[in-house]
Amino acid sequence: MKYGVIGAGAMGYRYGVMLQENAGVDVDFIDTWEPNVEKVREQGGVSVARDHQNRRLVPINIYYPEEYQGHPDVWIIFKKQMQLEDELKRDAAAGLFHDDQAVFSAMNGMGHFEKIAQYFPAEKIICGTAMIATRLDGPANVDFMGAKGTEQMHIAQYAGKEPTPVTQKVIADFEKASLGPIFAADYLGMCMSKVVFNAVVNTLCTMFEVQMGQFIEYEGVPKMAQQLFNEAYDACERAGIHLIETRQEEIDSVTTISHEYKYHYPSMYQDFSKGRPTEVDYINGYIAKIGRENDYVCRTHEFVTQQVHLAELMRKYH
Ligand SMILES: NC(=O)C1=CN([C@@H]2O[C@H](COP(=O)(O)OP(=O)(O)OC[C@H]3O[C@@H](n4cnc5c(N)ncnc54)[C@H](OP(=O)(O)O)[C@@H]3O)[C@@H](O)[C@H]2O)C=CC1
Ligand SMILES: CC(C)(CO)C(=O)C(=O)O
Repeated sequence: MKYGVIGAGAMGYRYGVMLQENAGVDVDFIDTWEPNVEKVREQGGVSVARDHQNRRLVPINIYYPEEYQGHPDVWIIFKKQMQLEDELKRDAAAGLFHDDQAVFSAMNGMGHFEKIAQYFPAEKIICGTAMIATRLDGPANVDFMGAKGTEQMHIAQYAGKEPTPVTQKVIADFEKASLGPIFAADYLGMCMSKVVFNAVVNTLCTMFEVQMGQFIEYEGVPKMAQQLFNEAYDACERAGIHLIETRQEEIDSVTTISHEYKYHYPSMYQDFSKGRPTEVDYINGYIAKIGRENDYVCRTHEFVTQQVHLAELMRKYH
């Protein structure tokens, strides 16, 4: 199958390069960030390292939406939540989307699949979550975090519980690419399991401006995580959402994943440090919203959401 990656940022490059190199499939990249597209063209590809080692140049095909004439079988979308609406509008206006195409996304937070569903039928939408860490250190410059083979992700149908024939092919390609796909029957429980993880790790690392390996040095992290997970699980249970991991599994994974990706600045920090808005409203803010809708106040998530917004505003004094 042929893939088109929309959003040649950290994760877009990660999926596209691993598919191209390990699964041997055709991949085209679409991006709107000019310094990024121009840098790829100037240096002849994207510069890729793993855990700061073995930096090399990987030749890729990259296009602005308006230039693109190709017709991939599956789009892979990795934009930030705040960018998605405008991106989809621009891509649709450029004539990129066709009735026979499927679309996959493993963005963090919640709200993206509803936006994607304005352009694709529900049965063609493939949902994902990625416990895969990638740094975008500059235009056309990425660092894949974690040793080879540590990549883990989940995949589910937006509509229905069984993988469609296209999803089965996507899973096979992702397996060959070493992205570590696991099928989940319920997309909502799958996505919320990742949202609650990000609501701890991304948010706290961002507020203290640290890498995951530095964050996990503090012995109080499991207790802080437990408090945030308990609130999030209580809100989800009231909303009838059944997460695919238990509370204890989530608490334990904060420790194991933070050690595994010790050099990683979570994607929220990558925005924060570049003076961009963060995805906190789609992560902690989304958990708090589910709580309020179900007569349950997630006090810590509401507070933490405000703290991140305060920190965003205070950047102007630093
Ligand atoms: N990075 C990670 O490890 C992980 C990220 N995710 C999720 O995947 C989604 C995509 O994230 P990610 O790949 O990290 O996003 P990136 O920020 O790396 O890339 C997304 C887009 O942001 C713009 N951009 C990025 N950096 C800059 C910059 N310095 N200046 C101007 N524009 C910039 C570009 O688009 P444009 O020109 O349109 O602005 C780019 O295509 C998010 O939902 C994230 O939460 C999920 C798992 C892991
Ligand atoms: C890699 C991981 C899992 C870290 O929380 C992530 O989702 C991110 O950086 O956004």
